[in-house]
Amino acid sequence: MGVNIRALILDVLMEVTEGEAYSHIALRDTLEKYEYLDKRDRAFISRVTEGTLENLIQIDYIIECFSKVPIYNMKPLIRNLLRMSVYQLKWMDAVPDSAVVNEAVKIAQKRGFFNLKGFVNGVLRACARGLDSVTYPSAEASPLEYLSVRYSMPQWILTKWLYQFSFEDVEKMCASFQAERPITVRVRTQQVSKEEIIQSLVSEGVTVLQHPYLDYALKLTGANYLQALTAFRNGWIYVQDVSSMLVTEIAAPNWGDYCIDVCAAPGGKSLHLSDRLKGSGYVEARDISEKKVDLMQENIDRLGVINMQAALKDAMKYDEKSFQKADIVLCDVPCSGLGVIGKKQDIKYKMNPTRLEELVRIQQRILSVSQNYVKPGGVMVFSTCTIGAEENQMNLQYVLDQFPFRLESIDPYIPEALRGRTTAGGYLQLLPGVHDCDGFFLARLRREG
Ligand SMILES: C[S@@+](CC[C@H](N)C(=O)[O-])C[C@H]1O[C@@H](n2cnc3c(N)ncnc32)[C@H](O)[C@@H]1O
Repeated sequence: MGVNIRALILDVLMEVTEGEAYSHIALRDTLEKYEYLDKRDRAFISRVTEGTLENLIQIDYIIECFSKVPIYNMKPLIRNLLRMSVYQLKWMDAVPDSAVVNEAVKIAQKRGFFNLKGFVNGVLRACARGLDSVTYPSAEASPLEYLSVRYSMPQWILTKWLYQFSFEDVEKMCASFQAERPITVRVRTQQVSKEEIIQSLVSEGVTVLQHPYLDYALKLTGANYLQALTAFRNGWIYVQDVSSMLVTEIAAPNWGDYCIDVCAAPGGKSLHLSDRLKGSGYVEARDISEKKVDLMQENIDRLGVINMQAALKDAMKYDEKSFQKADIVLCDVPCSGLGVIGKKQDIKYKMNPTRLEELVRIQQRILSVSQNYVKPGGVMVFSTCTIGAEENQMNLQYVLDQFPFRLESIDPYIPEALRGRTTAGGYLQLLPGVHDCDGFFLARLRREG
């Protein structure tokens, strides 16, 4: 008997919304398990799962317009069944409404909810008929609700951002999370020139655009399977967001520098540093995850990098041997990841204020331990891929208050387009949609004593 692909989607949604699973992992596991499914079915599973999660808050709003039972009073399985069905009704014209409703009713019955068949049928039929007449919150009357429903963003995140940024900028950020974005790569010209790398990419059907911020950053579209490209296999390109490349720019390593990256995996910034050192100096790329350290070492070996090594080390534990040893210390600390929601939609639902507070404590611990490794006169770069004062500006202030560091202007190291109010003062909050990159925070500190 054939497998019911909608039932597979429902199982992934249950794992993600009711359990701890991350959607890209749950989805990958399902697609691997049912690898015999044809391309169309696989694409349908991915699209409905990802689309439902991306638009979850708006979908719940729509369901509540047609159901007498509030969404969180429903049985979890019924709630997710309705959600994935509403996604198909609203966002997938090619799927007939009757098929969506009938399939949902069948699944409800099959999963033991015979008595709720009528409910599922009724809510979905009412949705199919009334979708176009739903009244959504207006930006003028209720801006917070508008942003939350329009872009499916939790209100607690929006409240924080609206306190710190203008409504227009927050809307740009939310919109950018839902927009298709090209892959950004850093070109590595140790073996061949940038022109040859571009030629190779173009000859394999990839559309290549120059990124406006950095000469060695390219935007790629049309690459079906990046790992198969000659440029990728030869290590001529490294997938990395421009915001992350800017970390090495502001670290500005000098020939022969000793660098410690305390939270390095998967290794993007460390590899960039070691490339910049052109085989000189040394980059110690540490991480707490054994699996990630092994993967990082594999990357180092694959790319033939000679001045970098991966090491298993907990950045929260003081390492006496590293005391004032490094010219540059990178603290790219674990964070809430609110700047990269566009790449990982689950973040917006899995993160919460309590977890964020815990992260701030971890970040402060990592910063206070790692600052010890900076030589007098050396540089510490602090970065996160998140947006928000608690994890960024307030942590920066924490370092300045507690330790002998001063902020240094990053203007000499960043493109003119990014220079502004704070960069001369030593830090930059990048906002997706406002800037042409992920949401990211970076700061350059110099040790005084
Ligand atoms: C933001 S990511 C780093 C990304 C990396 N710098 C890059 O550019 O590819 C944060 C990393 O911190 C690591 N991490 C979390 N807690 C840590 C700890 N206590 N000590 C060291 N690494 C830790 C995580 O395993 C994760 O790989």
